[in-house]
Amino acid sequence: MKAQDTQTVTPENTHEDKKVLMELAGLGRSFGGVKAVDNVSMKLRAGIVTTLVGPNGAGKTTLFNLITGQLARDTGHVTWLGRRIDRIKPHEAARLGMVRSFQDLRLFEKMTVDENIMTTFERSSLPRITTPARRAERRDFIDRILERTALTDKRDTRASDLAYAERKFLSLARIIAAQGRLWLLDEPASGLDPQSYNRLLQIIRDEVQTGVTVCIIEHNLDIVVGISDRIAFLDRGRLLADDTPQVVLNDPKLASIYFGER
Ligand SMILES: Nc1ncnc2c1ncn2[C@@H]1O[C@H](COP(=O)(O)OP(=O)(O)OP(=O)(O)O)[C@@H](O)[C@H]1O
Repeated sequence: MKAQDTQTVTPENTHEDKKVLMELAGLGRSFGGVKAVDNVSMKLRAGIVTTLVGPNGAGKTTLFNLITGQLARDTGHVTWLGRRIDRIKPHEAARLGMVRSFQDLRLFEKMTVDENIMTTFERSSLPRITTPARRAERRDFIDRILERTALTDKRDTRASDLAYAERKFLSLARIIAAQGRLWLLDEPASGLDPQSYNRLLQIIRDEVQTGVTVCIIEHNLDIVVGISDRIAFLDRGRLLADDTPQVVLNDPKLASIYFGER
C-alpha cells in the first residue's frame, strides 16, 4: 500500500480527544469452521471517518452485519454512547441513528427516486409531519438532497430505470434523508467514475462537518486516502491495525497481505 499523501502524527490525529460514539468489544462470528469476525475490538469516534479495508473475505461486511443486528454475534458486545446494546435488531439500530448501505443497494425498484427517499421518513423514527409548514420544510430538505446527489432531474424516474451511478446516489440520498449519527457504507464508490466519486467524497465530508460519524468499507485506495481519518485493517476476521492512514498505508506487512503476497 502506498500513501499518496502523508500526514504528521500529532496528538490531535490520534483522535483520542473525540467522543466515542460506538465501541466494539471482542465481536466474533463464525460460519461453520470459518471465523468471519474474530474478537474485534475498536472505537468509532464522533465526526471521524474510518475506512475498513482488507482482502476479499476479510470479514468487513460481516462486521457491519454484527453491528446493526443483521447477524447475531457469537461473542462480544457493542456500546452506543456508553450504553450496551445487546441482541439489537436492524430496526432498533436504525432508531438509534445507525444507517447503512448495502452492496446490493436494496432500493424499491418500482418506486420513483422521490418515493424511495420518502420511504425513509416513513420507516424511520423521525417525527410524523402533520402541518403544511412542516411538509414544505421536508420538501425543501428532499430537494436539497436531490441536488446534492445530482438526482433532481430524475426525481420521477423509477429506481429500476436509473443508471448504475444514479442508483448508488439514490442509496446515498436515502441515507442522508435518514439523518443518522453513524453511517455504515458498504463499498459506496465501487464502479463510480471519478466525477461521481468526487461528489460522493464531498457529500461525506459535508456530513462529517455536521458531526456524522462514518465507517466505510472500501477497496479503492485513492478513495481510502482521500477520505480516511483512520483506517481499520481486517484480515481473516482479525483486526490487524486501527490507526492513522499514514501508519496503516506505510506498513509493509499490511501491504503484502492486502495485495495477496503473503
Ligand atoms: N452467511 C454466510 N454464510 C457462510 N459464510 C459466510 C456468510 N457470510 C460471510 N461468510 C464468510 O465469512 C467470511 C467473511 O465474509 P465477508 O463477506 O464478511 O468478507 P468481506 O471482507 O466483506 O469480503 P468482500 O471484500 O469480498 O466483500 C468469508 O469467508 C465468507 O465466505
